Amino acid sequence: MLRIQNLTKTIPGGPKLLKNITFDAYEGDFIAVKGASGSGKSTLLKCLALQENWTSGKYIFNGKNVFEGGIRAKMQVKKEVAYLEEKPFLFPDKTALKNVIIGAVGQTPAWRRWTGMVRSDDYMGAMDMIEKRGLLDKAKMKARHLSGGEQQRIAIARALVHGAKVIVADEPVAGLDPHNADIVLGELKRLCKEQGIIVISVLHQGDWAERFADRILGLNGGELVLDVYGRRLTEREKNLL
Ligand SMILES: Nc1ncnc2c1ncn2[C@@H]1O[C@H](COP(=O)(O)OP(=O)(O)OP(=O)(O)O)[C@@H](O)[C@H]1O
Repeated sequence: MLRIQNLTKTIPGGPKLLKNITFDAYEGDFIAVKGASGSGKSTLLKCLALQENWTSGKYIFNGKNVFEGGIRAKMQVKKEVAYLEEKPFLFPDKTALKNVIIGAVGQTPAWRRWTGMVRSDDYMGAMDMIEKRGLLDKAKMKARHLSGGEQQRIAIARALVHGAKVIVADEPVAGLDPHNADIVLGELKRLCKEQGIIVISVLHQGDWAERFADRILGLNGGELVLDVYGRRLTEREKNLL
């Protein structure tokens, strides 16, 4: 469970990118974030994954106050909150399997990523996760030959192998055709329902948010202006974004 209280981010001598953002997320939640370009969506996700510094606010993660828990509490967030980009960074000349095993920045030590050293239980865990994504036949393929949707699903497998309990995803289906977008979002939804993973995803385009998320957060000018559960946005609400 995570609890965000009054998250504010200001660029020194510059603009306020996020203003007093407050919300909770619980196991199994699929939360979509909507808002116009520049409203602060990516900044919010990066703050949740501690890839951006907070100016002020309180972050409770699994009952612990992250900013009062020292380096261990921050490491816990970095390990358990995986950041999924629109175009996931995979090593293009390594196989899908190797990419899953060696992990992503933040979740895995740098030496592990660069040497790609593998233990047999790592291998089994990664193959298992790839199989669950229906990509067993792609495991030995170089990442650069995978389609956009397959790369995204390999990035999801990688996050889970390295201990993700929360996935924050920045427009994860923006570059995909509708069929592949359905597959990726369906998979994220299943992870929420079957494994209690929390997904917080920017889904501003189209009706993805309404179709897949349980809840929609709306940002405007760095402020949380909407928090809507289990229904489509009204026209009035859409106009707030
Ligand atoms: N380091 C920074 N210094 C100054 N301004 C910044 C910085 N990072 C982001 N911004 C500004 O903060 C605002 C919010 O940026 P952010 O990327 O979070 O928006 P967004 O809602 O994700 O936009 P988009 O949908 O276009 O990706 C933008 O106006 C951006 O230019």
